[in-house]
Amino acid sequence: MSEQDKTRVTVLISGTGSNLQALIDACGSGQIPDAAIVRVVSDRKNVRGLERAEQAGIPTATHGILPYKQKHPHPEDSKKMSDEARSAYDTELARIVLADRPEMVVCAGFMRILTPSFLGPLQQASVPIINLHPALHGDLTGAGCIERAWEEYQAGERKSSGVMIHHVIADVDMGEPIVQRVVEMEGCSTVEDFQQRVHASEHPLIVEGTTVIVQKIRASKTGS
Ligand SMILES: Nc1nc2c(c(=O)[nH]1)N[C@@H](CN(C=O)c1ccc(C(=O)N[C@@H](CCC(=O)O)C(=O)O)cc1)CN2
Ligand SMILES: NCC(=O)N[C@@H]1O[C@H](COP(=O)([O-])[O-])[C@@H](O)[C@H]1O
Repeated sequence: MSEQDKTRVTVLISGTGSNLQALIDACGSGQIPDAAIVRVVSDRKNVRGLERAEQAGIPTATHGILPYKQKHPHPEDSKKMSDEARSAYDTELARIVLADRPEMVVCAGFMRILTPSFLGPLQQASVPIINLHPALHGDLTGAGCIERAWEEYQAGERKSSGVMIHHVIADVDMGEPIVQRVVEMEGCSTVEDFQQRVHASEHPLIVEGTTVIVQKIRASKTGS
């Protein structure tokens, strides 16, 4: 199949990109059938994930938040993004992403809350967005879930957590799950042990979840 006939995937990252690498490898090997990553977009520059994309010959873009925080300062806390800054940032992010005509977007460690200024244009273009989250649906949400799960394990309040791939909606980490897996915590001595277990589950799961959506897109295109 020629590159232009493959399902076009854009990946959003913020850091190391080990999950991005799993997607790059799976698209390259055909484990994710007939799909190609058309661009990797990071909200942070000089991150390892951008190097991984460049090494794979995948176009990249860096879309930083600083100009938006400077132009639309938060009224109380300069460290936070104002609503205006978030909206302007997301409007431009949508333009950058849609310029490549992706058929789906994968958030692979993308550490920004996406507002309707991004979600709206993507929905209008019928481009589904999925996200990798290091917790089970309806359990922990937001940033820092691995650490919070560990604290609760230490307090005897839980024996397991999990990882899920889910649809992205405005309500953070509450979108319909596509695939999820329990990660047992028994036997972990440190949060690093647990973090390694989580990461070991994430890489096959993000490939599995992306494959589900790629196959749905292809089925809708072929009417099968
Ligand atoms: N509208 C949605 N946006 C995002 C979702 C989602 O389900 N709906 N998933 C997240 C990914 N994510 C957890 O999986 C997540 C990432 C980041 C944050 C967060 O609080 N970010 C802070 C900034 C943190 C930083 O600068 O380091 C923020 O945006 O203010 C929450 C959840 C992707 N987005
Ligand atoms: N709430 C989102 C979140 O916490 N995502 C986490 O970001 C990491 C990205 O790693 P990577 O850059 O090596 O793929 C992953 O561990 C993922 O669980």
